[in-house]
Amino acid sequence: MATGQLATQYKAWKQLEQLHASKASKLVLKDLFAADPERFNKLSVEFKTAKPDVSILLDYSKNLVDEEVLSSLFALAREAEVEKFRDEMFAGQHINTSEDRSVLHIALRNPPVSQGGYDIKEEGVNEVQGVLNHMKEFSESIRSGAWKGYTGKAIDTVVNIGIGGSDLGPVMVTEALKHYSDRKLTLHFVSNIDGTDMAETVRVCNPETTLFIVASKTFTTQETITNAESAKAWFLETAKDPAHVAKHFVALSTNTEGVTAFGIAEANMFQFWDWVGGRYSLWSAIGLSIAISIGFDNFQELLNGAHEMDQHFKTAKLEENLPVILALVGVWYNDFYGAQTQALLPYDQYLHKFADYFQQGDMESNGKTVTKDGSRVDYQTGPIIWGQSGTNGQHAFYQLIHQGTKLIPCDFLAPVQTLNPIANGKHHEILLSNFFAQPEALAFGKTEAEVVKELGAQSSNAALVKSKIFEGNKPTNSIMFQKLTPGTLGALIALYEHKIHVQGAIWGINSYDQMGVELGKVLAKAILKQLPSPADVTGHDSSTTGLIHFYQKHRA
Ligand SMILES: O=P(O)(O)OC[C@H]1O[C@H](O)[C@H](O)[C@@H](O)[C@@H]1O
Repeated sequence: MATGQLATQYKAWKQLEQLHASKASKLVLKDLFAADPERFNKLSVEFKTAKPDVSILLDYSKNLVDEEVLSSLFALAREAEVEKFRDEMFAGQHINTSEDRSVLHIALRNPPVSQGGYDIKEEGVNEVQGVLNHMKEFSESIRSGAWKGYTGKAIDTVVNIGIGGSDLGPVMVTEALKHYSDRKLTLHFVSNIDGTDMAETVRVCNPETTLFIVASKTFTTQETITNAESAKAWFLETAKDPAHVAKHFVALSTNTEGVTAFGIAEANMFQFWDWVGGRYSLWSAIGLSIAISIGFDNFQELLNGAHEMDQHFKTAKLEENLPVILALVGVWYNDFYGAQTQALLPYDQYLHKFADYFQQGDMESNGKTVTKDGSRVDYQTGPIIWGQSGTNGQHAFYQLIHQGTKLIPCDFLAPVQTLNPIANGKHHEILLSNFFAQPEALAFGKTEAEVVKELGAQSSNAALVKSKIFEGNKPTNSIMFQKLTPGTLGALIALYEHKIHVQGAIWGINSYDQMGVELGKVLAKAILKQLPSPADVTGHDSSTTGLIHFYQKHRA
C-alpha cells in the first residue's frame, strides 16, 4: 500500500527541481515548436474506443516541457508507484486509509466478476447490478408516466434534494446531457440550506405531480435533511395523508435506518455503499435523476464510457496514459512553477457546470496538508480549480490569463461535432476558431516588434506599445472529443477523476477523505443553539460574538 511518503524525498522530484532551476527560462514554446516540427505528433495522444463517437484527443504539446522534463515527470510517477497505487484501487484495497475504506466507484461502471467485471470482495459489490436494475425500472416508470402520484396523475417534475456530491454530479451531467433528454419532465436541484432555494423551487411545483429525490450518502447532512423535511411539509399541506409520501419521495443513500426514520419506505430507497465517495457518486444510485432525465440506456452509456477510460488508465503505459499525462503536467506547474490554480475551459455550452463539478472533485480530494502517514507536506498539493465555458470566459477573465502576472495553466475542451449545428454550422465554426486561437495566443503571444508594426504611426506612444504586448509562453492542454455523447462524458469525467488520483498518489495524500469540511459544520451546530438569546452566546472570539450580537439586535 502506498505509504504517504513526502514527494520531496523522491530522486525524480529533486531532479525536477534542478531542471526547473536550470532550464525554466529556456522552456519557451515558440522555440520548442520551431526546433521540432513533430512536436504536436510527439506530444499528443488519442483515446479511442470501439465507438467512433467516444474518442478523445489530448494535445499537451503547448506545455513548458521538453523530453528531459517529461522523462523526469514519468520517472516521478514510477518512483511514487502510481501504477501500484492505481492497481490497489482497482483491487478493492482500502486506499482510503483514514476511513479504512476501499475506493470503488470504478466498480459501479462495471458489474462484479460474476458478470464479467472486477473480482472485488467488498460488501455490496455484488448488489451493484441489482440497484442498477431498480434504477432502470423506476426511471422508466417515471418517464413513461406509469408511476402515478397520489391523485393518479403522472409525474411531470422531479426535485433532487442533495448537496455536494449528492448534487453537483447530477446537476453537471443532466445539464451536459440535456440533448438526450426528451424534455417531458422538468428537473430541479435544491441544495442550499437557504430557504430561498426550496421556496423558489416549490413555487413552480404541483404536489400532485412532483417527485422528490432525497439524495444523501449519510442521510445526516443538515442541509439535505432540513430541505427534505420542508419539502415533505409543503407536500403534506396539500396531500394531507402521510401515506401519500410513498408516491412522491424516494431516497438515495447508504443509510437505511436514517431513510426509514425519515418516513421513506425501504422499497423506495436506492442503496449504495461506503466505498463510493460522495464526489465520486454520480455513477451510483445518486445518478437516479440523470437516469430519469436521459433514460436508463443513456445512463448505462455514461457508465460504459467511464469504464472505457478506467480500462485505459489501468492498461495504457504511463507515457500514453491520458490521466497520468494530465496529472504530471499539472504537478510540474503546481509544484515547480508555483502555479496556484488550474482553469477548466470547455468550449461546449453543455459543459457549463464542468468546472463547478471538479471544484469539489479536485479540491475536496487533494486539498490536504498532511500525507497518509501524517507528515506535513513541504510542497504544494491540490490546485484551485475554476473556469467556465468558452467563449463567455474570454469576455470575462481571459485578460488576466493573457496579460496578468499569474501563471494559470488551462485545459481547453471542445467537441469536433456540435449537437446543435444551427445556421449551417456557423456558430460551431466560430466557437472552434476561438478554441484553436486562444491556446495559440497564450502560447505564442505578440512581440513588441509585431505591435510596433501593427500600430504604425501610433507606435511612438511607448506605453501603448507595451500595453499591447502579449508575453506568451502560457501553458495549455487542448482536449478534443468527437461529440458530447453520454459515453464521451463518462470518459471525460473518469479522465479527470483518475488525474486527481494520480496527483494524490504523487503527493502521498489521501484523496478520498474530506476531514476539512467538518470543523465549520460542528461550530455551526453549536452556534445554532446560541442564536435564540444574546446571553447564550459564549465561547467565541470578539468578532464572532460581535457578529452574532449584531444579528440578534437587528433581526425582526
Ligand atoms: O451525500 P451526503 O452524505 O449528504 O454528503 C454531502 C456532502 O457532504 C459533505 O460536504 C462532504 O464533504 C461531501 O463530500 C458530500 O458530498
